[in-house]
Amino acid sequence: TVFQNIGQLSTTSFDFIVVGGGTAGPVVANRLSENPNFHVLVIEAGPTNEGVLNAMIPSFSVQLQQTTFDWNYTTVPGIGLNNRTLAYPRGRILGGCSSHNAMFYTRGSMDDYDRWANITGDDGWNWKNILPYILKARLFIYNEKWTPPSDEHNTTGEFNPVVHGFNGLMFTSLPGSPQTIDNMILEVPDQLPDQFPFLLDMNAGKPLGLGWFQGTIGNGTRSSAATAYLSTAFTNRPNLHVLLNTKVKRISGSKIHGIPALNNVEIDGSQLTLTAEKEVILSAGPINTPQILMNSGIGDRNVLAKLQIPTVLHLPSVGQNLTDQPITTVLYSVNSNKPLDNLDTNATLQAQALAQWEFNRTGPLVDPGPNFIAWSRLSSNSAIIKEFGDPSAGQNTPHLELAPFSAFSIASQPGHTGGMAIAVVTPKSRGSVTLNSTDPFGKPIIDLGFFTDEFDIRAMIEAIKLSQVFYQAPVWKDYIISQVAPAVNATDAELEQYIRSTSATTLHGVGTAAMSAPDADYGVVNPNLLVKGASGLRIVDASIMPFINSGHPQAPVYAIAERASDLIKSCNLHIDMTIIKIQALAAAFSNF
Ligand SMILES: Cc1cc2nc3c(=O)[nH]c(=O)nc-3n(C[C@H](O)[C@H](O)[C@H](O)COP(=O)(O)OP(=O)(O)OC[C@H]3O[C@@H](n4cnc5c(N)ncnc54)[C@H](O)[C@@H]3O)c2cc1C
Repeated sequence: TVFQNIGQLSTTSFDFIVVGGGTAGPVVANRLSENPNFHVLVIEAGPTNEGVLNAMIPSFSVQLQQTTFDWNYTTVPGIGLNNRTLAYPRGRILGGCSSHNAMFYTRGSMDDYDRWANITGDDGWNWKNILPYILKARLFIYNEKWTPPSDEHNTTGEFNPVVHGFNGLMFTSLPGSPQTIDNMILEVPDQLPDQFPFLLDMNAGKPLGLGWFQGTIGNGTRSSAATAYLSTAFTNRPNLHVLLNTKVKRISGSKIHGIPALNNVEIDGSQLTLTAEKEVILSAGPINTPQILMNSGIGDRNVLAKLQIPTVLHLPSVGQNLTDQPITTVLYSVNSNKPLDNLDTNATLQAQALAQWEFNRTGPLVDPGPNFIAWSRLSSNSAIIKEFGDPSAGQNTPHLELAPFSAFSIASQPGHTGGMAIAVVTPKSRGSVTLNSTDPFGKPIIDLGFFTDEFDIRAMIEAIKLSQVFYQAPVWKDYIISQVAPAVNATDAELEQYIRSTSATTLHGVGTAAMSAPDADYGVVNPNLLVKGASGLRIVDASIMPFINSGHPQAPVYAIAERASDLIKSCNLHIDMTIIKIQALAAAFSNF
């Protein structure tokens, strides 16, 4: 059942309460409610995703930013960004960021997951063991449903079916609309095989090279955690309840044998406290999860004391380790005579594209951006790795991401602009999320820490140089007119200034409630994602990643949520069995 406000609930007690109906939350709620004995409530601050056109049409997703579907956060001025602030959108809608993100579907490298396993001491997080949660092998438990692209073109040679799931819930696909530079891009691996070898599938664990984009898209439409895991087929389950438009203030509970048992959920603007008989699962995302933890007195006691929040649990790692990937662009004036490259400025073309999408879910609106991505690794012998060390998780892991985009037009300028978005996907810089005030919904202080580590600047300079190599391939000879930004012969010092003054965020924040080994003296959750030093509270979302994956984070978030659901189910099955055994024993003794 879907409820629009808390007044519609007929009970305040559930087995599980999932806080945040974003990306991870719906997965957990869906999987737990597969057991009809579990009564599950999901609480989401935002409204439904249903009927929100901008959340359906892939190329319209940016239009959800800075609207009521967004938490509308802003970062603090970054010292590594020439003191610039950046908008930091977060989805405030059922499906969370999965309802308004750019739909890139990239798992990262196998090393990324193996590193999680190594540092937590839990092999369940390694690539071999996490992959079944993504693509196949377990009865009813997997994420991915690979689908043909919306134009149904022949996709042979564009992906590797062996590494995809075909029966999960989340649609994924290749681009469904050709772009004007596709054929030129496909020449690059032949012309520059050393720097840009062709990569058949960037989701096979070794993402190095240039390959076709994959997105969380099916039938030309966004597939989100809401559409995949909380569709009516699931919310019709009598034991699955979704409460919309409701903000959680804090998690509370009393101490049992000195350990906080955190089973109560306090709601904004309501006297009611909701109770989870088994567990609260916090899935409010990498910004709001640490905010709710700190509101609840879980965090660094010194920081909490300054805000006069009584400490319930001293966990200094809460809100620390914020890891995100910086992005900038390299722009060219390009030679384009293709009508499609005028889509940004031509209202007639836009109306035609929308009509086509509405008619049969095809056309230029079915894809969010680039049709290809190139992933590159800095050489182990490079000066930068020698000087700063290698922050990547291993040899299969890229440091840099380069996404060439089609030409576009700008109303105020003649001609067309093209180029590349480039990102450092293994950043060394770390930031933090802290509270601004005791107002539970005051905007948190988000410090991305971008470019506070020299490695990241140097890596981004390498990314710019690599993008220039890309466009020196002979295939671009008649296409590239001139490099617009940064200046073509810029020195490294000038490139550094360009990077600091133009870089934005990929909005890939993770790590603010990181998991660590059970005996580690840092971290927020243990490898089972239970909050250290508490009972009844688990965290399942992007904040638990100890290191960012060398790709975009939603694919691992889905995998984390699938595995977490399995962990919760098996743990509570065990508890159920223990209770049953105790009851059976009690019954047996009562017969004597
Ligand atoms: C604009 C944008 C584009 C992106 N593009 C991509 C991409 O192309 N590919 C990719 O892999 N990743 C992308 N990302 C990142 C990715 O979407 C996120 O890392 C991932 O979805 C995070 O999932 P989550 O479950 O941790 O959090 P979220 O999806 O943010 O879910 C948290 C949910 O909790 C709710 N919530 C928060 N606080 C409260 C409260 N107090 N009470 C009740 N509910 C609350 C929120 O409203 C939200 O629905 C993008 C992110 C953004 C913002």
